[in-house]
Amino acid sequence: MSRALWLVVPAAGQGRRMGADKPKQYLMLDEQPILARTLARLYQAFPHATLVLCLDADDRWFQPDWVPFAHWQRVPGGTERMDSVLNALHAMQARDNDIVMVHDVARPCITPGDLRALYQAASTHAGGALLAMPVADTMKRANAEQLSTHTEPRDGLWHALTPQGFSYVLLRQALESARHQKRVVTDEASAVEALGHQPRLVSGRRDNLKVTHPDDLALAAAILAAQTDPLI
Ligand SMILES: Nc1ccn([C@@H]2O[C@H](COP(=O)(O)OP(=O)(O)OP(=O)(O)O)[C@@H](O)[C@H]2O)c(=O)n1
Ligand SMILES: C[C@](O)(CO)[C@H](O)COP(=O)(O)O
Repeated sequence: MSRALWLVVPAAGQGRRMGADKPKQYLMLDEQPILARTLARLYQAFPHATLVLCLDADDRWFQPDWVPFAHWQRVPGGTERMDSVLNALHAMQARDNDIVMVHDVARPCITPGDLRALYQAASTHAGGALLAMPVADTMKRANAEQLSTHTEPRDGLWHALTPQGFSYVLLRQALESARHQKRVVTDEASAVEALGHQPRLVSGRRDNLKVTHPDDLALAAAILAAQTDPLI
């Protein structure tokens, strides 16, 4: 039986670190809201997928015409990112074996090439997969006074990015287990690792920026302007 592809996009955050007058997913990036840009990139890679969009129940800014997908549904966000994703998993009518890819709305520079690479790994590796990039800098351990106490070995250290993809049944079990144990996880892979699985790290582009702080907006605009190849 073929495995359907579901795209879960957590977009219920408040963007506190951005400090703007609206959640950061509604800030303009090259004349479009970040949310619209991110959905357009996902659609470019997977026009036949079903989208599950997590939005805050009090969201006043969302406009449905920013969604390019034929099949999609809106679900309410939760207190933490993991709660928003769990709401999506509980609302969608997926089969156990279907593939679920979770992608932050705040990562609008994701490329179709990286999306396809992650889908390929998530579909073939039982423990699922995540986009990630090896740590490039020397890593320091700070004390409470922000003094560097020592240098951490960086061998084998990676930054976790999104998307992250898993079978529906594995992801649901992992996040339900984390919630049951009152553990807050900041990405899906953490929950899956806690069940004893080992998601595959797929080396992704370094320009898959998570727009988090005010100066990230200009950075994201510069990245989009530089991504000129139509196949990116
Ligand atoms: N309760 C939450 C919290 C976050 N997110 C989403 O999870 C992604 C990653 O979160 P982050 O970058 O931390 O976004 P915010 O929570 O909006 O930012 P901040 O932590 O600065 O408030 C974002 O796409 C955000 O919209 C969500 O859907 N539900
Ligand atoms: C999932 C994530 O984007 C991986 O880098 C990240 O953990 C979510 O952002 P947060 O700032 O930790 O909420």
